[in-house]
Amino acid sequence: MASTFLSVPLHPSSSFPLITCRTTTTNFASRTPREPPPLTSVCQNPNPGFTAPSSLTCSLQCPHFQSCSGCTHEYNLHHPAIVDEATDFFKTLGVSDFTFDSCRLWGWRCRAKLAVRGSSTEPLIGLYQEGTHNIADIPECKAHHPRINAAVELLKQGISDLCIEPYDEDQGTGELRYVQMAVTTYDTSLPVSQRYQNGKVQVALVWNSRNENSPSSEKLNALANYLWRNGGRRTKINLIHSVWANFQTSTNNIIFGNRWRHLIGDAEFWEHVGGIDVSLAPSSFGQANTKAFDSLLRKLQKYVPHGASVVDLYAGAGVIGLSLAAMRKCRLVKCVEVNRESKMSFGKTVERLPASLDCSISWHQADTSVEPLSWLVGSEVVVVDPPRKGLEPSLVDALRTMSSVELKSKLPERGQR
Ligand SMILES: C[S@@+](CC[C@H](N)C(=O)[O-])C[C@H]1O[C@@H](n2cnc3c(N)ncnc32)[C@H](O)[C@@H]1O
Repeated sequence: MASTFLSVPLHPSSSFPLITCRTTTTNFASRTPREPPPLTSVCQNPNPGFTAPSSLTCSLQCPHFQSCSGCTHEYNLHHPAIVDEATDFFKTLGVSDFTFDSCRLWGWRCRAKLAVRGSSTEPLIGLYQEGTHNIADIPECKAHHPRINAAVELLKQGISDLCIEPYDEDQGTGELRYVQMAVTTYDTSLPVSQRYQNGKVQVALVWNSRNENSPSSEKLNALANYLWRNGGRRTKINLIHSVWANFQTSTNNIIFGNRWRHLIGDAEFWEHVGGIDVSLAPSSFGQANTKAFDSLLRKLQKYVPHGASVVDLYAGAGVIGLSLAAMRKCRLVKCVEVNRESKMSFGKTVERLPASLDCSISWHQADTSVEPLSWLVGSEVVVVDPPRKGLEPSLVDALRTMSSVELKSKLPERGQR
């Protein structure tokens, strides 16, 4: 996961600070699925007498590290070298309280998009090897929430039992192209201490057909039913939250097509981060590291003055903006996002905000790089959380034009936060 937030109290004719936080590290028997191993985290001992972990105790110890492109750090997960670089960088901008919270070092990834290749008898589910189109099968991924690995194992079993053909990129043939697994850790029927480890997985199957009326749809439904029968609500493992289908026939690298169908299980998927309940449809962007995102949001909230007027650019389903709206009692929150699929989740999240909240909240489907100044005008705080490619030059220019000076004088003092 890479998250870049910029929280800028704006002031005409001044230069703005960039606050960047990046958090990475990165046999089902068909009818008796195996419980995933317990989550451990030897580097996160909160006891006061705790001695600093060595780089070896904080090593990834993942059998897939060499072949899989997912993680870039093997050692010193609790303190990657880039943290010092980032700390120094922010000092040069006058930001002296940059902190790094690694949160979980293993089992942190609650959302994964994985390619499905190989054959029905030997399916491979994982990520591309660096610079190739070969798939690294990663059944023991240490970054994944263990329930994702368990769901992948069940899916493989289903592929084999039902003779589902994984996608063949060269030929454009096969049925199952990708799978997105998203874990919700918010189950209020469980004590708080048990919720994370017992997360449930929303499975989105990317199917190689135009829609649900294609001849292969019977197999798609059979696979969804298989996952539900062997991992759904009524099973002991209670692993699968729901199953969705996405239909994609394009030969480009875009994972999802435009057509989505809910197949089985709960249609609504809720998580609790930044102090609010958030709804996330599989078609909307969701942060991969739920715990780190929560911690980041709580930190971000302290930088935003009460009653502020906020614009959240690259907003997805508006989680950052809405969390600020609720926790900082903002006067106005505008969320700007290009993917129209995110709007529905935004709407559901808004419905669960406190009724007493006196905030003008809106969501706009727009490309932030087109006339970006129009979004910035009237906002005291700008939040940006762009995709990995970063901010478009037109937005950078607009931010420079609008820029603020006195970050320090605008930000509340530590004790006041
Ligand atoms: C890293 S995600 C952040 C989403 C959201 N802030 C969150 O935390 O859930 C980046 C988002 O930017 C959106 N996006 C990408 N390019 C965009 C653009 N030019 N204008 C507006 N949104 C864009 C993507 O669809 C995606 O939802």
